Amino acid sequence: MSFTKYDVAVIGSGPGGFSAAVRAAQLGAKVALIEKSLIGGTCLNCGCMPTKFLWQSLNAKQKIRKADAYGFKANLEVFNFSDIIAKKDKTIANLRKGMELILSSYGIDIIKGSATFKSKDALEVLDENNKTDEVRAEKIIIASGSKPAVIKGFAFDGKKIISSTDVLNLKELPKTILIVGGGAIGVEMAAIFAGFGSQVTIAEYAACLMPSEDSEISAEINKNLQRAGVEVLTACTDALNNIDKYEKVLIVTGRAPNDSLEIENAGIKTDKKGFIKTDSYCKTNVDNIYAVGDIAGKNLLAYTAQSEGEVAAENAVKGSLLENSCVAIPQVVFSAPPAACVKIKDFESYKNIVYGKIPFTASGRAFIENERTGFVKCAVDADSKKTLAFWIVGAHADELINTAAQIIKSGKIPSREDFFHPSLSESLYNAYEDAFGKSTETAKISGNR
Ligand SMILES: Cc1cc2nc3c(=O)[nH]c(=O)nc-3n(C[C@H](O)[C@H](O)[C@H](O)COP(=O)(O)OP(=O)(O)OC[C@H]3O[C@@H](n4cnc5c(N)ncnc54)[C@H](O)[C@@H]3O)c2cc1C
Ligand SMILES: NC(=O)c1ccc[n+]([C@@H]2O[C@H](COP(=O)([O-])OP(=O)(O)OC[C@H]3O[C@@H](n4cnc5c(N)ncnc54)[C@H](O)[C@@H]3O)[C@@H](O)[C@H]2O)c1
Repeated sequence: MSFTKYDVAVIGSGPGGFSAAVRAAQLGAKVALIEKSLIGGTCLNCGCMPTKFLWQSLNAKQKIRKADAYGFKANLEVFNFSDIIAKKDKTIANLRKGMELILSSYGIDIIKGSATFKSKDALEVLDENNKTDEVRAEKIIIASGSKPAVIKGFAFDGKKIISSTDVLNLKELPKTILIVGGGAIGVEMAAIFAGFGSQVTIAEYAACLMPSEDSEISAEINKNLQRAGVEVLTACTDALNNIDKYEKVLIVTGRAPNDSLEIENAGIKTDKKGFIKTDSYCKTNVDNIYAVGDIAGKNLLAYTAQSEGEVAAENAVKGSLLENSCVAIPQVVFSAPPAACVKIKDFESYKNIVYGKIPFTASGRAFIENERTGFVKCAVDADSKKTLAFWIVGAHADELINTAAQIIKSGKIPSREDFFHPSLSESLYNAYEDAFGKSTETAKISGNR
């Protein structure tokens, strides 16, 4: 069999593989990007981007409803769910074209097909016509991502029992939907489908939704979902015992590795769940092979996958020892309104912490925007006066959290003139002031600390 030899072969074109391929090409390497499905991976095709399109569509609906507050008479409650899905598909296709353009601008060879390891530097690629090709490379970066985890006895049938991928392609709005799993995907889907008018039940194993979140954030998410008409079942271990009454059952109880790569042929080690073990340089136990993103099982987020992809490419091409170090990773769940948090990496080591909290009802800008739900909470090291964490629920929390992360990372003490007035981000400063009982934005008796 003939083969083509590359400096770097990347498996998977999600955020991890895409950024690894582009960075390796920027550094002068001859790069192959092998993809068995659509360019863009989970993030673009069935994850971050389509969910955020639907969430934005819901925001548009809610904005129309609030138009009256600004003197407009608008009644556009009539919508066709299949039109929303069609517009989502068109937007995703356009974004995909953009990614393909970038890859081709760097002269990256896109090889369509499913890759398996033959040895530590040779891959077999099987295309959709059952034709095989061989790709050899000095360095291989695995970015094969993850897939929805399956609950035994409840395999996805794409009709009634559906995955996060299936739910994004429904052509009709379900009248009733049971969502099993109250993590990031479950909460986002509950907010979206309830907002569009489905009768939603969400069932979570743990004692609260988003169990790994701060308890006040979790409670606020719960409250807002209930306000939107969602039935929330927590500490629920038997959600799947009575599914007859639901039109659709969406199972979103975590992710499993995309592990059909025959990595044993290259001697690559995994953890017990099948995620590939890597060090801080994104390298596997095999010297020329790196693994990034979901398949490495660290954060299961697009931007951390992207960061790992860039680090792996630098190390693979330059032989450098760049570490994938993060000080504070902002995280967002796109509920309605969104909720977000960012915490310094070694938060638990701080012993003398004071907390501040400010509701959005205390923000003039939130008042003008008619978005008064939620709050900003922060944690400050009482000794150094540096901020250690922010939690935000409310409109634009998804953007505010990036500013919050910069405050934490800078290590500087924030001051009033850092924040434009009137802005929602002033609430970050007001929460900080509240940690020391100095917020001038709330009444003395409000007891907001
Ligand atoms: C519903 C949902 C919403 C999400 N929302 C967000 C969000 O808002 N923000 C966020 O940061 N993260 C979000 N995520 C998580 C995010 O999508 C993933 O963390 C991210 O896509 C991981 O990137 P990756 O490059 O590791 O893998 P993926 O994006 O999964 O890409 C892997 C690619 O590898 C390909 N592949 C697999 N095996 C092979 C093989 N053998 N040969 C060739 N190709 C192969 C796959 O076809 C796929 O295209 C969401 C996920 C879901 C499911
Ligand atoms: N906005 C974002 O950044 C975003 C959005 C969606 C997904 N994601 C990423 O995708 C990953 C996967 O999301 P996910 O929601 O599938 O996983 P998750 O780990 O966030 O949540 C799964 C939830 O299901 C619960 N669960 C498990 N088994 C159950 C059962 N039998 N019955 C009821 N509940 C059960 C768990 O306790 C957990 O709370 C996330 O970890 C996140 O990193 C990110």
